[in-house]
This record gives sequence, C-alpha cells and structure tokens, in this order.
Amino acid sequence: MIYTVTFNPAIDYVVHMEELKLNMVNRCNSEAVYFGGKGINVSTVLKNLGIESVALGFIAGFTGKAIEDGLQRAGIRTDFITLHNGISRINVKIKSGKETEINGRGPEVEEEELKLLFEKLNYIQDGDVLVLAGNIPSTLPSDVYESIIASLQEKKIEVVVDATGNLLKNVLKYHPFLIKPNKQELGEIFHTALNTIEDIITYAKKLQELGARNVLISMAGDGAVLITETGQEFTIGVAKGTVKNSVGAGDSMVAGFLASYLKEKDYEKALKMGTAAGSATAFSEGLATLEAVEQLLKTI
Ligand SMILES: Nc1ncnc2c1ncn2[C@@H]1O[C@H](COP(=O)(O)OP(=O)(O)O)[C@@H](O)[C@H]1O
Ligand SMILES: O=P(O)(O)OC[C@H]1O[C@](O)(COP(=O)(O)O)[C@@H](O)[C@@H]1O
Repeated sequence: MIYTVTFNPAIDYVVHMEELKLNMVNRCNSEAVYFGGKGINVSTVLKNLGIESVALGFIAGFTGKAIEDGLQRAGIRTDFITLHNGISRINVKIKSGKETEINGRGPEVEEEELKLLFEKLNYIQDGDVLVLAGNIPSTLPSDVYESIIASLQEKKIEVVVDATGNLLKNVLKYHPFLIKPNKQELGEIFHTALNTIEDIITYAKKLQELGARNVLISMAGDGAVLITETGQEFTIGVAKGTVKNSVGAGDSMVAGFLASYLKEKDYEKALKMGTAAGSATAFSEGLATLEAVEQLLKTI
C-alpha cells in the first residue's frame, strides 16, 4: 500500500483574472476549489492513474471536514487525525497571466495529536511506500519527518520526501528512495544560484552524496533532471500545451513517477510518466486525469 502524509492539508481556492491590481478591489473571471496539500495531491493523481493509496495527516474545523468529505467522494481512502483547534488552511492561487500564491499557516498540532500519527504509522508494513510531502505547521519541530522515518527504520519500506529546507535535509541520512525538490528549492538548500543544467546536475548529485537514493529535480516548464541510485543521469523536457494552472504539477510528477516505477522498475519510463503527469496538471484546471496523462505520454 502507498501511504501519503499531509501535515498541513489545504483547500486550494483558484481564481482567474486578467490582471491583479494592488490597492484595488479585484474581481475574478472564474473560481474553483480543490482539496490539496502535497500528499493529498499525490493520492489524488495516484487514484486518477488507478492506484490505491491512503491519505494520512491532520485536518481541522469545517475546512478540514470539507477536505475529508471531498476526498472520500472521489474514492480516495483517508485516515486523518482531526485536530482539536483551528481550521485547515485555505490557500489562494491567483492566475492572472502570472501565478501568485498565498499559502496559509494552518492549525497548530499538539504533542498528543502528533503521537496519534506515529501510532497510525505503525500499521505500515514491509513492502509499503510512504510519501511525506509538504510543509509542516510552524509549531512542529523541523526534524519531524526525520523522527517518522527513524521510527520506521526496522521496516523495509520505500520513503519519498517532497519537502524543502531542513525538513528535507534532515532526512537524507536515512537514504530516502526518492526526493523531488524543484530547481529553486535545490538552490536554496545550498545557498547558491543555479544557472545551468550542469549546475543543477552537480547539486543534485550533492543531495545523493548526502544520502538520497534517487534525486528528481523539477524545473517547471524547463522539464526535469533525474540522478538514479544506479548511476544513471537523465534530463527531460516537457510536453507541449497551454498552461492553465500549474498548482500541484510537482505532486503530480511524484505520483506519475511512483505509479510507473512501482509497476515497471524502470527509471527512464518513470521519469517520462512523471513528466506526462506534471505537464497534464499544468495544462488542466485541476489535477492530471488518466486520459490527459496517456495523451501526453505519447508525445514525450
Ligand atoms: N509550464 C509547464 N509546462 C509543461 N510542463 C510543466 C509546466 N510546469 C510544470 N510542468 C511539469 O511538472 C513538473 C513539476 O513542475 P514544477 O513546477 O517544477 O514542480 P513544483 O510544483 O514542485 O514546483 C515539471 O518537471 C514538468 O514536467
Ligand atoms: O505544504 P506547502 O508547501 O505549503 O504547499 C501546499 C500547496 O502545495 C500544493 O500541494 C501544490 O504543490 P506543488 O505545486 O508544489 O505541486 C497545493 O495543493 C497546496 O496549496
């Protein structure tokens, strides 16, 4: 089974407008609501690709209830912990030719509530996959992903981490199967500007030296780089299309990569599938559907 963990789920409120004007009342041309957060997006795209997963994490208040209900209606298995206080965040995504995002802080998770997550993670068995994705509420220590992986050390599982900064750096010594920072996040980790593909490959390899087994660096419309534990190095572009809403493209790439790799154990094919899923999301209003992914896969 694949388990995704989203510490800070969100309702993604996406509005389209011609132009965003500051110090003015802006009115949008269209609006849509999606149930998001990185792990949840991975579960949603896996579901669209016909693969089951269980979405774990913390929800709170009426927004949290809406997220849980929405996912269950879509046929996604959930096993969230409901927090005592606060509400799950609403992240505002403004599409006005440019993409502007305002992501909320989210509710506080108390120590007792965090313990409940560790109890649930005990169900994970040899052969399972654990995806830890997204930012954590500010009250939690930045070694929380590390603590989770450390608590599962005895089990033979594949761990995927899609996170930034210390949250990511701290887990590398546990040799995660896959990490997927984007280009900007890679630069931030090493406090450096990455100007060329050679720079990106150099620093992706540094993440591998620090312990990651497979390193996938996504570069939005410029494609992606994959450095594998088998010593292979791949670069790939993107499919052709018109960008509508790239929120969740990175999560879709993780889902596509996993879906293919778990079936075929072929890194090159997995990178293609990840790219098709990422691009399919960028070219859709919501997340990638099976039809859109299959269509784009033929063109990559
Ligand atoms: N503008 C785009 N055009 C085509 N494909 C895209 C575009 N943006 C993202 N993608 C696809 O999605 C993948 C992940 O996107 P990216 O924006 O780098 O991730 P993140 O959302 O994590 O920042 C890219 O490597 C690419 O395959
Ligand atoms: O947990 P974070 O880093 O605040 O990100 C949450 C946001 O990221 C998303 O999961 C999208 O992520 P990507 O665009 O990086 O794939 C949104 O659904 C959500 O609003």
